[in-house]
Amino acid sequence: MTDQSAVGAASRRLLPTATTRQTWAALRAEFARLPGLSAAATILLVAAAATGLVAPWVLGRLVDDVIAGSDTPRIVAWAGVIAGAAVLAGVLTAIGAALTARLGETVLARLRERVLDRALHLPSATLERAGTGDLVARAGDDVAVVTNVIATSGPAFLGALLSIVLTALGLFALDWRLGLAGLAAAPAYTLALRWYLRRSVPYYARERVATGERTQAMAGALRGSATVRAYRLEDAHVGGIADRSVAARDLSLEIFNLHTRFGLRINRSEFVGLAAVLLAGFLLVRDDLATVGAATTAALYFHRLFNPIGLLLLQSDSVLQAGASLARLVGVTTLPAGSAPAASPGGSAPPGGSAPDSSASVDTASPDGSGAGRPRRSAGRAGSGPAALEVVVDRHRYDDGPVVLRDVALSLAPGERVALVGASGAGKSTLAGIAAGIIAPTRGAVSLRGVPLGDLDEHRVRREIALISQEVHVFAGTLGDDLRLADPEATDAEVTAALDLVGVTDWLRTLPDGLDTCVGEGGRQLTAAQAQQLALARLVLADPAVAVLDEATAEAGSAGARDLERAATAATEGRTTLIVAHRLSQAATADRIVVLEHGRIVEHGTHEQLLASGGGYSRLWRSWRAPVPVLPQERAGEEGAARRARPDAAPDRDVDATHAPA
Ligand SMILES: Nc1ncnc2c1ncn2[C@@H]1O[C@H](COP(=O)(O)OP(=O)(O)OP(=O)(O)O)[C@@H](O)[C@H]1O
Repeated sequence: MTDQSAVGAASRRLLPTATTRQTWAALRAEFARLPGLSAAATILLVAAAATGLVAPWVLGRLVDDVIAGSDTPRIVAWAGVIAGAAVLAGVLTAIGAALTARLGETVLARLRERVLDRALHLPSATLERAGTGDLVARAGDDVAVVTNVIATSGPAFLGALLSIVLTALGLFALDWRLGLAGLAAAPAYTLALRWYLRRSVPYYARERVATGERTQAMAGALRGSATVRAYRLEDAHVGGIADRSVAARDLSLEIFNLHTRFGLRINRSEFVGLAAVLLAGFLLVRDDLATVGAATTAALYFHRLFNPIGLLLLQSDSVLQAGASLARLVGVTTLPAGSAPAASPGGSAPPGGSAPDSSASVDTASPDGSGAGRPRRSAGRAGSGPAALEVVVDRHRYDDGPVVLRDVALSLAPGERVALVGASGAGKSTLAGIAAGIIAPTRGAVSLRGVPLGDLDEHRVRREIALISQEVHVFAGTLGDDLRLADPEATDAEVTAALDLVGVTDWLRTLPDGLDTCVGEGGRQLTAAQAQQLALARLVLADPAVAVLDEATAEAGSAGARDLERAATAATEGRTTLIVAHRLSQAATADRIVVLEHGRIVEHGTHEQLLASGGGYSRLWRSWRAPVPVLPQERAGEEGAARRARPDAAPDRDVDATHAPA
């Protein structure tokens, strides 16, 4: 048996965040895919920043010329150069900013596509473990943060950075002593930035909490408006919202105040730098080491730094936040592409070994049923031949938690229907997930017709084994499209036949546009039971050899549950089926029942065998069949009386039988 701890460890990790190096590498790779646009944007931004240096330099020359008594045409010519350079710098900056924004948006769009692509191909277990919330936050919030920076301040930020670098170079090129004087401002700027970042980060965190609380209070009051009115709680709720609004507003004011104080510190740094440049200029001019024009250019160069440095500092926190969000996005793309959990046969707990349910050969004859009307698979019934599905779990635990499955060996014959029964937390869903290949057992193996799932590619596994869980998603679109997710080639007749098989025909007739009716978000809302029926119809269309149904009939009242049970039976007819039976009526009709207790198989056999053995299952069955206590409101209803009188009344009970004490 293959030790799957490596796979398990990978699947237990939360979605990773990329390192700085990985983030830069990913960005470089994306920019490299757009060489023309990247080069054009870079050249234009550098040209714009360089053109911006022309005016101060010309002004310095102009000062020297005026002192030297140059003629008017020369001075007018210099003025013309200044005007021309200003216009050119403006044009280059505008085009450069537009190209940079386009470049940034394109890179981000591609990154987002890669994130989604990787997310959709992640091993299901990784997603299950990390939770979709983390992924949605990355594809939503993190993308929004990065987009905001790219769209609003990204080009200006880059332009400012280039301006600072080129201006500093220009200052040193003019006179290295003037350049050094300008550097005198660096410690003051650094201190100002440290002061700001130490305060701004917690402030922003508090602001997010405060605005979140305000939104929560408002949404809560609106959602519960009927209750609020019924108990005359309007004033209390309005007061609560007002308090939270005041808290959020106060924090926003404090942040504004923080910005103002930061601005003062930036001004102080500017003063230090400019004073140092002017003083150095004065000394150099006095000692004839530089011209007045050069000192003027140096002062103007330094003054030119005010805006870009201020912008860089004030945007630093949002750029840092964007960097963190970017690392989270890149983190998803670094995950390995999806694969089915590795598994291999043999090893320490071979099927047929000493594990409790190693003998899958409690092969009872399947219930009769022609399967007539079922549009597709007509696989053989339970019987001899290689096991369709073999699940061996030495042990399984989530993260470092307790062992939740131990020494489980389960073998399903082709076409056999096996029901999993057990108290809440016994490990049914975990075993179902492992059997379906979406959870890699910590130590164990799953094989499909003797072939380890790890040796099959993910698509093959998904085609052969289908899992229906309680949480069924109905995608926005037409009903037909939603069903064709399982089989894009399916004709209308096949889709209708699948719906017919799971008993949706009556409901379908009531829909104004039939299969073209829009369902899901923005369309017709379906009940949980209807969504389950659609999932079962999709199962029919997908036509897998093995079906794993986890709580697929749990989402309905008594009558709905029986309909779903019938639908599930029809949809899985002829398929090898593992079903987590929430209602014992479902277990009773299975070919074989496996009872789990504290992660171990404690009983298995047919319904009759288990009843005859007098074990936990029979106790569970008896308590489930026990007469329903008469409720006052039921006493009045004829239907309730009739149900109690009928011998088969019990299976109608809307009782989560498997959650009853065993
Ligand atoms: N993703 C998870 N992370 C950590 N522990 C988990 C996770 N899923 C299940 N467990 C734990 O594993 C044990 C078995 O849970 P499982 O859901 O498989 O039982 P179950 O028999 O299906 O229960 P129920 O009928 O209530 O769904 C429980 O103790 C549960 O808390």
